[in-house]
Amino acid sequence: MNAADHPAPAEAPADPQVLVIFGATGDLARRNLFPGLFRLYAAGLLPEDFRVIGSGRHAPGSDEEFRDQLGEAVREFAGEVFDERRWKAFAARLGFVASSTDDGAELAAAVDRARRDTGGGERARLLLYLSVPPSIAGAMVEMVGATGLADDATLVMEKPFGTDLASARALDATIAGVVPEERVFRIDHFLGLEAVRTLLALRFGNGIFESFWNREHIASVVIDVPEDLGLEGRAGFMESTGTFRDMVTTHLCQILGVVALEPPARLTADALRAEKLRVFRALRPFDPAETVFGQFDGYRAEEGVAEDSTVETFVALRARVDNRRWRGVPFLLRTGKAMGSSQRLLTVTFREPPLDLFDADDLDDGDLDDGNGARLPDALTLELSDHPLVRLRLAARRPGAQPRLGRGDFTFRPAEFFAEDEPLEAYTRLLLDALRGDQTLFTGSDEVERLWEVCEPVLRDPPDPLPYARGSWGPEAALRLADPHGWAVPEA
Ligand SMILES: NC(=O)C1=CN([C@@H]2O[C@H](COP(=O)(O)OP(=O)(O)OC[C@H]3O[C@@H](n4cnc5c(N)ncnc54)[C@H](OP(=O)(O)O)[C@@H]3O)[C@@H](O)[C@H]2O)C=CC1
Ligand SMILES: O=C1O[C@H](COP(=O)(O)O)[C@@H](O)[C@H](O)[C@H]1O
Repeated sequence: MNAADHPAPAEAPADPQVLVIFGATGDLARRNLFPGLFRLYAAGLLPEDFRVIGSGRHAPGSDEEFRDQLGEAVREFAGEVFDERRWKAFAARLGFVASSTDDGAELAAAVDRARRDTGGGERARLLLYLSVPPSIAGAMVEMVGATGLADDATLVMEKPFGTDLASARALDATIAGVVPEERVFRIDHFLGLEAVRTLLALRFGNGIFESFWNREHIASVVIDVPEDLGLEGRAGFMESTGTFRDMVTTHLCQILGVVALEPPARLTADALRAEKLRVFRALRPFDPAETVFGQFDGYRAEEGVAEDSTVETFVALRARVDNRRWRGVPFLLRTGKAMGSSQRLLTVTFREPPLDLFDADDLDDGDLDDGNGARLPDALTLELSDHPLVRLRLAARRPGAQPRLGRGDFTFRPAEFFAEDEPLEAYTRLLLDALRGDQTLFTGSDEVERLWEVCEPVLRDPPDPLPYARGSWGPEAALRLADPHGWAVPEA
């Protein structure tokens, strides 16, 4: 019997498993990684025998205290699956062992013990998850190499991967000397969102979408990820990383890659990653003249922020994919902290019909009117979430004597329609994929390096950040960047 409430379903990895989470006291571990592991456990998707070791330089007290702290976090973030009895059973397999970039001896001994405890010995698999600041990623990889921890381990690396092309190359070289590429999982949790699979299914599981997924029919693609949260205690991270490296070079570009890819021959890791790489090769290096940086009012007064900081907390830019499918179609990317709301929307706007038989007088009460007397174009919107909503906005004739057009929204939420199936939260899904050795939704070194090349002009010559009010949609200049159709949020 599995330690969870029900027998392990066929999908649970079978071999005993030891997981080491480096950065176990950090924000990501608390909010996503331990809750994600707990969700897998509750769903019977962890192997029967497993151990989890949290690691970092500073022990958060005794193992008991570590478990108590994590218990609070998992209760808060794992949602309805949390229950005390289950948590106690999970926590019994959990401990903390200190390590640092130059000392992993105690950890290596603890991993050996844990492998034996699972009963799997040599057969027990080992997964090392580096949830540490990017600045020490290379030194940590060297440490797990030197201690022998990496010898047969799967290595999961958090984003951002390096801080520019040179550092990403150096990190890749370090990793290649320690772990072969087929055991390296560069994580970007936006790729784990249920919405990404929804998009692949829409495009490749239906005849209709694929036939108009190109420059002939699509006028623009908007990837809009405003966040209402501010620094949340991560001032140090923001000051050293900035929003361009944190969000654009990673999450937003990866979503762009999925939207723009050519149909792969099969939905396998190799085929999908190869197609995404082809998109990134066709992606024109970003132009600083078409990039707007912003900094929210009051940022410099935040604790841990330099008084004269020029770090950007907001980015909007126009990207272009120079290939046969997309030439001339703007890809608009926007994200920022302390904005009007937290949403993640992909909006694909379609071209006008060649001959429009309806004029402005036929539009109903403004709901199809773009505010300038023109008709809002048709658009497909996808919420980039784990419970995505798909919406197709069309013009529809209103019943009655008058020839009036109204806005017709066709909406579909797979998780409601297929109510008996529960979507997996992004980190939960990606942890499971890594345990199973499935690299489909992880990024390859060549993708990451190409993206740094694309970002290089903006990194070399960053625009001055323009001020914007908290709770707004960013600097005025960024609003104009998205003309004529505008950003997805808040209008969508
Ligand atoms: N937080 C988030 O929302 C997200 C974060 N990420 C990525 O996850 C990673 C971790 O981020 P986050 O959890 O926010 O960061 P935090 O600063 O909250 O935590 C970092 C962790 O790393 C440990 N650490 C720091 N320096 C060292 C060192 N020299 N040697 C060993 N351990 C060290 C710290 O523990 P100690 O000081 O005890 O060593 C701490 O546990 C980053 O790469 C980030 O980009 C990705 C997606 C979302
Ligand atoms: O990687 C990151 O992502 C979060 C946004 O993702 P979410 O799933 O936590 O909403 C972002 O806030 C953070 O700055 C960034 O490091």
